[in-house]
Amino acid sequence: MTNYKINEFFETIQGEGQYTGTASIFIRLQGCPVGCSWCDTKHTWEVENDLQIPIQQVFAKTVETPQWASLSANEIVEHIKLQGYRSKHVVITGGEPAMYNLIEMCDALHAHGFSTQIETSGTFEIKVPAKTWVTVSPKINMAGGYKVLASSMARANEIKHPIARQSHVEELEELLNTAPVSEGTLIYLQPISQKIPATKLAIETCMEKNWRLSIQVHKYIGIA
Ligand SMILES: C[S@@+](CC[C@H](N)C(=O)[O-])C[C@H]1O[C@@H](n2cnc3c(N)ncnc32)[C@H](O)[C@@H]1O
Ligand SMILES: Nc1nc2[nH]cc(C(=O)O)c2c(=O)[nH]1
Ligand code: SF4
Ligand SMILES: [Mg+2]
Repeated sequence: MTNYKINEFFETIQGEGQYTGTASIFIRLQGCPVGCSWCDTKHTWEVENDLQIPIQQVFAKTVETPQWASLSANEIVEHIKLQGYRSKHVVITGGEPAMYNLIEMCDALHAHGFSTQIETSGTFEIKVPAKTWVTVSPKINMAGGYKVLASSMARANEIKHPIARQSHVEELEELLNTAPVSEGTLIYLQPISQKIPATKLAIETCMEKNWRLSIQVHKYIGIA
């Protein structure tokens, strides 16, 4: 049985990528070694054993903390019911969720009528059922030294690449040449941290290449 270390568990509107606008339950798993300098969830990076808390305290969080609770797949489903969430779509993020085998969690959610999606950097082998929507946000030359796997690029239903500079666009193009995506995979550019030059670059590049724009809608409207 897999135990999942959960940093956050909440219901909101998916603010990124193809599912933008979809009412969703978010499960944010603890742990990520990739080390993106601009990461907006740095509190999830380290897994410290003495920071384990009961799941009720995860639901009660009002600020971001590195504390986490451990739940099995069946307990995750139970807690979704107990919370009275009404969303039918579950987004598994982190941290880096692909560090975990996600098959049990996704199977349990599917068995209870939920659709699933993962947000991943693609640096670990992706272990999810065939019907899970996979968002790969490739990270190139980050501090942790991890590389995007060709198998992650091939599995992706959408690529969502964070950019701030022209060199980030070129890095994505090079990656797409060496590690191709499957037919029909959507390509999104996401401006890093809502910066105006990054947003302008993303808009212009999407128009030029027929790619899609993903802005972090939740940050503009002030929701989680
Ligand atoms: C926090 S990450 C967690 C999941 C996984 N580790 C990953 O990187 O995909 C979720 C999404 O937020 C994006 N992201 C993180 N920090 C960001 C920032 N400052 N600006 C724009 N996107 C950001 C990531 O690229 C990824 O698409
Ligand atoms: N509303 C909302 N949408 C999101 N899409 C991806 C997120 C993430 O942190 O993975 C995220 C998030 O943190 N909040
Ligand atoms: S891979 Fe994701 S969680 Fe990890 S540092 Fe980068 S953006 Fe943050
Ligand atoms: Mg986020």
